[in-house]
Amino acid sequence: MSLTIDKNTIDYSLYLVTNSEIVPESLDFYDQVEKALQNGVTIVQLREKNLDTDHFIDRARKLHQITKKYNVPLLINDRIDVALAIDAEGVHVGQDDMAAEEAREKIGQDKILGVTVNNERDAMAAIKSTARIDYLGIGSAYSTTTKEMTKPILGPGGIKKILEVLHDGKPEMKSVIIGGLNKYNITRTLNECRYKDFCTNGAAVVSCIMASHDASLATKETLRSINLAYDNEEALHPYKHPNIVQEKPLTHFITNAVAKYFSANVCIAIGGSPIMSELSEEFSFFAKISKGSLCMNTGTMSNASIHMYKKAISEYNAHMVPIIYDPVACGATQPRREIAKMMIEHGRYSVIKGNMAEICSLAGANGVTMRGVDSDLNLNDLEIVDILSKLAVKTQAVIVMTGKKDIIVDGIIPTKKPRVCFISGGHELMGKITASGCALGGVIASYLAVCSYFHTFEAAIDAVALYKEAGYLAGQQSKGPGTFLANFTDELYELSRKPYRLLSTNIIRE
Ligand SMILES: Nc1ncnc2c1ncn2[C@@H]1O[C@H](COP(=O)(O)OP(=O)(O)OP(=O)(O)O)[C@@H](O)[C@H]1O
Ligand SMILES: Cc1ncsc1CCO
Ligand SMILES: [Mg+2]
Repeated sequence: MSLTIDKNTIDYSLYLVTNSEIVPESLDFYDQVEKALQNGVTIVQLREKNLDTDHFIDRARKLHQITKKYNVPLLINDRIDVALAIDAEGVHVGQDDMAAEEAREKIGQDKILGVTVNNERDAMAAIKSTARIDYLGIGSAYSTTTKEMTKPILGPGGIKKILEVLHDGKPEMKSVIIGGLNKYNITRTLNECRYKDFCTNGAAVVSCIMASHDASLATKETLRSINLAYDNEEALHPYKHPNIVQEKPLTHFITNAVAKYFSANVCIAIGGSPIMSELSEEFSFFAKISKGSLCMNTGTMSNASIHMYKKAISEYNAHMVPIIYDPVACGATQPRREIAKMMIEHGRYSVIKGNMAEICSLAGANGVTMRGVDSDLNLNDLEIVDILSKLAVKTQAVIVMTGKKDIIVDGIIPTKKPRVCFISGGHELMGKITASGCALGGVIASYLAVCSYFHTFEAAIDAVALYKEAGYLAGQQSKGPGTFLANFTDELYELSRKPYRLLSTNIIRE
C-alpha cells in the first residue's frame, strides 16, 4: 500500500536519489537510506540502472517498507512497472526515458510525477504538457561523477533561465535542482538560483549522502545547508573549542620539502597525527578515515607533482574531507600562477592560507608581485579585507592571511558581508624561521579534521590564535631563530594540554 499523500504539501526540500553502487563497502544500502530518513531527507527516489526487474521490484519493496515508516514518499526512477508493482508514491522520468503524458497515463492521476529538464525548451514543454506534472528536476547544476556526463552543465545561470520560464508560465509547479550538489555548495547555489523572489523547492543529492561513511551526519549537514539558504537562519550547534590531544586527528600532508620535518613536529606537538605521503594510490585510504584532513602545500612542486595534486584534491573532495590549500609563492612566477589557478579550478577547499602576497596574487589583485616566498606589500586593512572577501566568496572558503597581524575571512556561511577576524600578537621571530606559515597550515588542518564544516571559520580562528600565543611565549625566552624553533614547539605542546586561555593574543571579530 502506498502512503496517503497531499500533493500540495509534499516537502521537496531534501530530495535523496539513491545509488547503491557508491555506498561504502562496509555499509548497507538500506541502512544508508534509513539514516538519511532519520536525519531529515524529505523525499526519496530509487534509482537503479543495473538491476533486472525482479531484483528491482524486490529492492523497491524493501525500501518502501522503510520510507513508509518515516512517512516519506518513495518515487521510482524510470520504471513505471516497478512503481506500480509496489504501489510507490510516484515516478520520475528523464528526458530520454518516456514522455510525461505516457507516464501519467500509466500511473494514474494520483501518483507523483516528476520529469527532468535540461533547458528552457524542456521546461516550456513540461509547462504545456497535457499530463499533470508535479515537479521538475532541473539539472545538471554542476558536473558529477554519478551520472555519465552526457547532459550539459547548467550552472546557476542556466538554472535561473529555467526558473524564469517556470515563474512566467506555471509558478505553482514545484522544482528541485540536481547535479553535483553537496553540503559545500547547496546554500550558495539555492541562493543564486532565483528568478526575482522565485526559487526552487529543494535540492536533490546523491553521493554526498549515499557515498558517505556517516550518512546521518552527512544528511544533517546537507539539510543545514538547505535551511541556511531558505531561512538564512543559523541553526548552529554551539561551537566548542576542540580538544586535539584527545581526538588525535590524522592529517595527511602533501607539503614542500622544506616544511616536512617542522610541520610534522608541530602537528605532533599540538596532539595531531601527521602522515606525509605523495603516493597517490593510497590517498583514497586516507580520505576515508574519519577525523582526517589534507594539508595541501605546493611550495616545492616539480613537473611530476601536478597529477598527484589533482588526484589528492579529487579524492578528498569526493569524500567531503576538509582540505587546506597553501599556495606557497603562487605569485612569484607565471608557471606558479598557472598551477595555483588550476588548483582553484579543480578543487574545493575549506581553508586557503597564505601570506599577503600569496593571497593577493591568488585573488588576482592588481599590481601584486612576489620575490620568492616572501611577502611585502603596502596595503591597508580595508583594502586587504576587500581583496580577501572577494576571494572568500569566489572560492566559498575561509581565507587565512598571515603576517604580523593575521586576517581571517569567512566565505562559507553566506552573510551579506563576509565575517572578518583580526588576530594580533605572536612574535617577529615567527617570520624569521622558514616554514612557520606552512606548519600553521597543518595546525589548521588538525582543527578542521575534528570540527563541523560549518565551524570552519571558528576552527581556523582557534588554530591561528593558538599558534600566535605559542609564538609570543616562545619569543619571550629565545635568543634568536634557532632557540625559538625549539621553544615554539615546546609552547605549542604545553598550550595544547591546558584549558583554552589566551594571554597575549588579541582576537578582534568584526
Ligand atoms: N612580525 C610578526 N609578528 C607576529 N607574528 C608573525 C610575524 N610574522 C609572522 N608571524 C606569524 O607567523 C606565522 C607564519 O606567517 P608568515 O606570514 O610568516 O607565513 P609565510 O611567509 O607564508 O610562511 P612560510 O615561511 O612557511 O612560507 C603566522 O602565524 C603569523 O601570524
Ligand atoms: C623556502 C621555501 N621554498 C619553497 S617552499 C619554502 C618553505 C617556506 O615557504
Ligand atoms: Mg614567512
